Amino acid sequence: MTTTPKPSQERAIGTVAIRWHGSSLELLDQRLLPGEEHWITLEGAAGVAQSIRDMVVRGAPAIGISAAYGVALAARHAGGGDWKAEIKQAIRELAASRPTAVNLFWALQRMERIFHACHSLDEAVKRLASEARAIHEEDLAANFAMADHALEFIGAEAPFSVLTHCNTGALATGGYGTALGVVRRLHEEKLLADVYADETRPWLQGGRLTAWELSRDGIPVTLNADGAAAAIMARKDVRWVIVGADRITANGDVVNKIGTYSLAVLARHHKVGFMVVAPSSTVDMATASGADVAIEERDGIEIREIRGIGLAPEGINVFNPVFDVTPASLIDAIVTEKGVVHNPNITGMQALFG
Ligand SMILES: CSC[C@H]1O[C@H](OP(=O)(O)O)[C@H](O)[C@@H]1O
Repeated sequence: MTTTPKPSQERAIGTVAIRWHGSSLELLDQRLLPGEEHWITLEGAAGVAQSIRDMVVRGAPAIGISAAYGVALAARHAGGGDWKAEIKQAIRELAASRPTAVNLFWALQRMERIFHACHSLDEAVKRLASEARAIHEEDLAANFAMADHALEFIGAEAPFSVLTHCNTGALATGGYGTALGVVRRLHEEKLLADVYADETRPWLQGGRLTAWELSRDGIPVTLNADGAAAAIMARKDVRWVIVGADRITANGDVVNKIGTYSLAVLARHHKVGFMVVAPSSTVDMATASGADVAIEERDGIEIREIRGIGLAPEGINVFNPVFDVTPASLIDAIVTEKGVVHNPNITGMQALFG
């Protein structure tokens, strides 16, 4: 599958968050955005696993791409003794970094298949680096293809507004975006009136990352509190809610950032379209439904504090799930690089993903 990047894609292409240098990997520390653009240089899988766990790099596709490079680094810096054991340990460490985004496990399985076919350390260094780059480049190409499929599906002839949640742009992918890739193409085709970006508590991926990405690219964006989404759908010309995904199960259920499920309920109530945009590396046909997916829960301090400033009584009990499950019945379209599943259900998912 080859797609020719459009002008906006040329500009947006790029290693916005992930830079591979052969014997090191640079990650933009997304925890410090928008105030500071600081790059972390890593030379081993353990550092990549920690960066994923600490959300230096986040976003399902970006997590998979970074983990793939982490395996390549393990080979590149293997001691030469029991190099196979070192690479197996690296894969285990990376697999334990975060539990929900299936892209992580999909990427590691691809790397493991290459690893098991290698008969020498030299061969492993070369082939694992090549496979990691291929995973990165394929994700970027998938971003472009998804944007094209989405625009064809939406079929708009005049500008309209969208609402999005979390960050699904170049920072979360191979360098262009899933839901934000659609936003970029709409803007390029002069079909975008405004983007309402949920700030997306508690990590504020919307306020800190999406607003940063879109304003940096000259794309209209209006930041809103998560709680304002209903009023926006009631009062503004929002035609579509467009979000990403961390895992899409065989029946079309979508696991995504906490707050996505409530957006889907609101969208259905307000007769606003609800679109999920994700590469096929996010589709998990081996898992029957969203009820079967491990939902990451993170430390309550992320709710109680922001950068050390208390927002709630110290030690207050917190429920901090990072994702929720949106049932397929509330989704109008799942857009992947392989095509669109309209009104998703198990039959539609099997037709496209087998
Ligand atoms: C294209 S990114 C997909 C997905 O990943 C984000 O989660 P996180 O920031 O916790 O890694 C968010 O759920 C996005 O929708």
